[in-house]
Amino acid sequence: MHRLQALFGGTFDPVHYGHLKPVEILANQIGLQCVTIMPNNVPPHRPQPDASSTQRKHMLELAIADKPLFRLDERELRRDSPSYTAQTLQEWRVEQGPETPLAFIIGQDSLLTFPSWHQYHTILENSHLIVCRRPGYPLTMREEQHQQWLEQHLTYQSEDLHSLPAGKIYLAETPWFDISATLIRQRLQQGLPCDEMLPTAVLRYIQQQGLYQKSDN
Ligand SMILES: Nc1ncnc2c1ncn2[C@@H]1O[C@H](COP(=O)(O)OP(=O)(O)OP(=O)(O)O)[C@@H](O)[C@H]1O
Ligand SMILES: O=C(O)c1ccc[n+]([C@@H]2O[C@H](COP(=O)([O-])O)[C@@H](O)[C@H]2O)c1
Repeated sequence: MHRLQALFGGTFDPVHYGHLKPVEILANQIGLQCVTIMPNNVPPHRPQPDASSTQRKHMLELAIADKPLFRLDERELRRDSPSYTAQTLQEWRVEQGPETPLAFIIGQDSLLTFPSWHQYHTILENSHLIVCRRPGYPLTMREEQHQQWLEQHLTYQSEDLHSLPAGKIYLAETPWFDISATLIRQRLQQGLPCDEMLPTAVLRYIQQQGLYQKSDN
């Protein structure tokens, strides 16, 4: 039997505990031995991040240095075109072969926008979606047709993620972490502490690099 491979994509500007903790808990809950973190280079759906790709990658390296669960994948950083998940998962599927179970991990907010993603249908042809809870976002889709699409693919059995190669959406029962990169950037600009929100090594790097600096006004 092929082992379930999980990919966790993001902008990570910067990486924080709202990324790391739900995924660590998820890994325990459903039996993931490794999670591949994949920073994007050109986010398809939002302005270019404040930190450079190199800085975001370095912050991830610092964040996972003492966490053997995670490894880093730089494939999207090597592409200068928009980092479309559909394209990335197509490549990943070719590499892993047709039978290996693959999953893409997202937060609840990403599920809500998912039907607007580039070629979103093909994403489920190549992988499962695992959705971590996030406070402040509903677990139902805004449009009826998208809700129907969600229900067609939902599974409540985590074993499906291991036994099928792709096509299921699993709403994981991970705890809420009320942290966002936007909040961290805002708090740092205002000179407010963020120690509880992200690893110390990442915070130190942010300060060394002068990222997300306090504004003078
Ligand atoms: N607190 C959180 N709980 C659960 N999932 C999260 C949380 N923060 C981010 N995620 C998920 O992690 C992935 C990467 O998120 P991203 O790098 O955009 O972080 P973010 O905090 O949402 O950033 P920003 O505030 O800049 O939009 C997305 O799928 C997102 O839904
Ligand atoms: O492919 C798309 O159209 C697409 C649209 C929105 C988000 N994504 C990917 O979803 C992941 C989470 O996005 P974000 O903005 O919350 O960091 C990240 O890997 C993005 O590149 C992908």
